[in-house]
Amino acid sequence: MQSLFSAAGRARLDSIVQPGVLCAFDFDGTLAPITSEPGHARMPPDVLQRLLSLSSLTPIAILSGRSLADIRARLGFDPPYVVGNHGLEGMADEAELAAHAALCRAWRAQLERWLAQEPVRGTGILIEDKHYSLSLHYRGAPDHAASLAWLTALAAQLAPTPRMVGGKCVLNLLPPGVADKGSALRELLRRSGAPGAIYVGDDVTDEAVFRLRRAGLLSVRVECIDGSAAEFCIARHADIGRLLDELTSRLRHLETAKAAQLAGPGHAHGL
Ligand SMILES: O=P(O)(O)OC[C@H]1O[C@H](O[C@H]2O[C@H](CO)[C@@H](O)[C@H](O)[C@H]2O)[C@H](O)[C@@H](O)[C@@H]1O
Repeated sequence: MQSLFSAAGRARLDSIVQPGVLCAFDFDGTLAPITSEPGHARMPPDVLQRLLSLSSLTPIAILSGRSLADIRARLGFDPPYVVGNHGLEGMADEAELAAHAALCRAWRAQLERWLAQEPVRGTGILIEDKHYSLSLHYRGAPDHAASLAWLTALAAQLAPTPRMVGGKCVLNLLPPGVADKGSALRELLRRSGAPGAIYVGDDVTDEAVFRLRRAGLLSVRVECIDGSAAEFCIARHADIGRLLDELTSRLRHLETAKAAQLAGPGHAHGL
């Protein structure tokens, strides 16, 4: 997996960045650094400033695993496209969402009963209820591997069996057969009519976008690892500011070039 800041990565950026390109981002671990408590995640002020600059030039989309209400409250601005619950919320219709909400309520009640029966094993485990999916966090548990194995075994006993997707010290439980971030990004491309897109993410659920692999989509993973389907990577979350600057400067350059072209040769010579 090559760095986005390599010669090949820059060439790919040059080819994908056109007026109207959709710039899509995951939130936790991408725009905001990972924190020990899910409720403490914040976008650093300099990242927000850069995102605002970019949003004045091209449409922005946020595709988060968080609920829509939660992610909107954390953004500090109102981009044209925000999708929550790993590609589900903001895409599915009301009737579908109501069925998912009922399912998640039942799953949560059952899981709470099981966790209450084993308080020692349940130490440090947090159920994040996102209405249409659940996240079982074990970052605070003493033995991460044992907690993941136990939670996976519990979730496998739920009916109907959830779609389970791993992540950073988290096991996400989704209603079976629902959309993922990949299908959400395809739909956003259709809705926006954008000529292409860049997507930046850092986690397992982002692989659904990375796997799309199409000429008009540049995918970038935060943290370079083996086994990811992303085309390019940036080494660490702290590099997100540099990535945003690369996008903004290319779009500004295109705008300036277009303005000069519209003004014509006479303008360039002061005539
Ligand atoms: O798709 P994202 O926007 O990246 O959301 C993925 C999950 O992010 C949150 O959990 C993760 O970040 C927390 C804060 O840094 C961290 O404490 C946790 O261990 C991570 O798994 C969020 O709480 C989940 O709902 C999202 O699905």
